[in-house]
Amino acid sequence: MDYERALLAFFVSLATVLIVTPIVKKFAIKIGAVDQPNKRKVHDRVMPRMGGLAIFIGVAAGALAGGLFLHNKITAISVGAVLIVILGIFDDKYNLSAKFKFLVQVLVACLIVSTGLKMDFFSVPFLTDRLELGWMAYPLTVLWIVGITNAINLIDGLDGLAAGISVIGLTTIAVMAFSADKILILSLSLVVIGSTIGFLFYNFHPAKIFMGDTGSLFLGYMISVLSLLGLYKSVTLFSVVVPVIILGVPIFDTTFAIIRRILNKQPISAPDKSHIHHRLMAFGLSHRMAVIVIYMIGLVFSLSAILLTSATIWLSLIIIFLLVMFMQVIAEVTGLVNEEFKPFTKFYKRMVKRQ
Ligand SMILES: CC(=O)N[C@H]1[C@@H](OP(=O)(O)OP(=O)(O)OC/C=C(/C)CC/C=C(/C)CC/C=C(/C)CC/C=C(/C)CC/C=C(/C)CC/C=C(/C)CC/C=C(/C)CC/C=C(/C)CC/C=C(\C)CC/C=C(\C)CCC=C(C)C)O[C@H](CO)[C@@H](O)[C@@H]1O
Ligand SMILES: O=c1ccn([C@@H]2O[C@H](COP(=O)(O)O)[C@@H](O)[C@H]2O)c(=O)[nH]1
Ligand SMILES: [Mg+2]
Ligand SMILES: [Mn+2]
Repeated sequence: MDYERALLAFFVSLATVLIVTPIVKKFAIKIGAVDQPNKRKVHDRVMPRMGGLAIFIGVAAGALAGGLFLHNKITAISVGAVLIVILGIFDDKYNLSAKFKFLVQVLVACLIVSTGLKMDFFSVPFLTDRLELGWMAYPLTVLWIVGITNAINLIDGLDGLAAGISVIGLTTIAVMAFSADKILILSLSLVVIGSTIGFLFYNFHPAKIFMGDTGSLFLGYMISVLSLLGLYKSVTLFSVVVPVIILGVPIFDTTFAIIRRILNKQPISAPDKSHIHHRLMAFGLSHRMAVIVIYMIGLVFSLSAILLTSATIWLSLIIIFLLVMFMQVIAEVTGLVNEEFKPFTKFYKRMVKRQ
């Protein structure tokens, strides 16, 4: 495998999606995999979903062109991907329960972990370069795969949002793989990036098709697995934090969704219209502007993650502190949890009053 072949794989997946998406769209309409508008939804007319099937076909075509199936690591990843895509297709057609989706995701994650693909150690600044996880590696890796798979699904709420955020995160992984000369991770990332960019041609506002849970679960799963293949093992300083920062926007939104539901006494799996994208629109941004603002936040996170890989410990701590403050301010300004949950604003006002 070489760089030319990786580039070829990228273009094959891009071209495949461009060709296949209109066919998938007709198929989705034919089998009734459509999204009806309602009070919680952002769209106002019946939309085909299941666009993720086109993304998956593009990835499969690119992987074939890149000779990626020759790698034994890819076999288990492919089986997991097929299961996740089938789960998504059924959800887009029949709206499965959150419990059932969660169970299948955990089983797929267990399958991946059982093949040996897991995080083995963390580096903890000031303490040790290598904290062996032992048996804890298994539940932590399952948590990571299921968490990221869902986090990308939760952010899939505006045209082009989940696809764009995934492209930004995957490009960061690709840049890191390129600098570490990890050609398998680079090729696989490029294939998923190519397919997702191709899909964006149909999904950017005003969308002609949604990726549905077929797409968001598949992309979340692929990103979680790609980060396991490389990031946890190659980044020495803050090995845990770098992948978390790359996926900062979806992790942030999922974390705040969980806090919001707990504080509002709702089940954690209860869908709502209060995610970061919904709140930015309620704040007055247009559909397209809300997406672009979240892309920008995603870029800030990605650039920070790249900076972290070569920064000193103190600079890294400052970057992480600033990112957390930045997200907390966004959460409070947009009322992401609720109107009362504004500790930072309250503290600031108290300080100003004192002076
Ligand atoms: C239900 C819902 O919301 N629906 C949406 C959706 O609708 P849709 O129709 O598509 O979906 P359905 O409703 O049909 O289906 C829903 C299906 C479900 C199964 C429901 C699932 C519900 C959830 C809320 C998912 C919860 C799943 C989890 C497993 C929890 C995971 C939690 C996460 C936050 C994500 C994973 C991230 C991790 C950090 C995991 C970490 C694990 C590790 C192994 C890493 C290493 C371990 C450590 C000890 C690390 C320590 C170091 C760190 C720095 C990490 C610490 C960080 C954190 C813990 C996070 C803290 C982060 C911040 C404070 C943020 C800022 C900071 C930075 C990132 C720097 O979509 C619709 C459309 O949108 C919508 O309407 C509907 O509501
Ligand atoms: O490209 C998109 C994707 C989603 N939406 C809105 O979000 C919901 C949730 O989508 P699911 O497919 O159920 O995960 C969808 O009903 C749309 O209202 C969007 O507008 N554009
Ligand atoms: Mg979804
Ligand atoms: Mn759903």
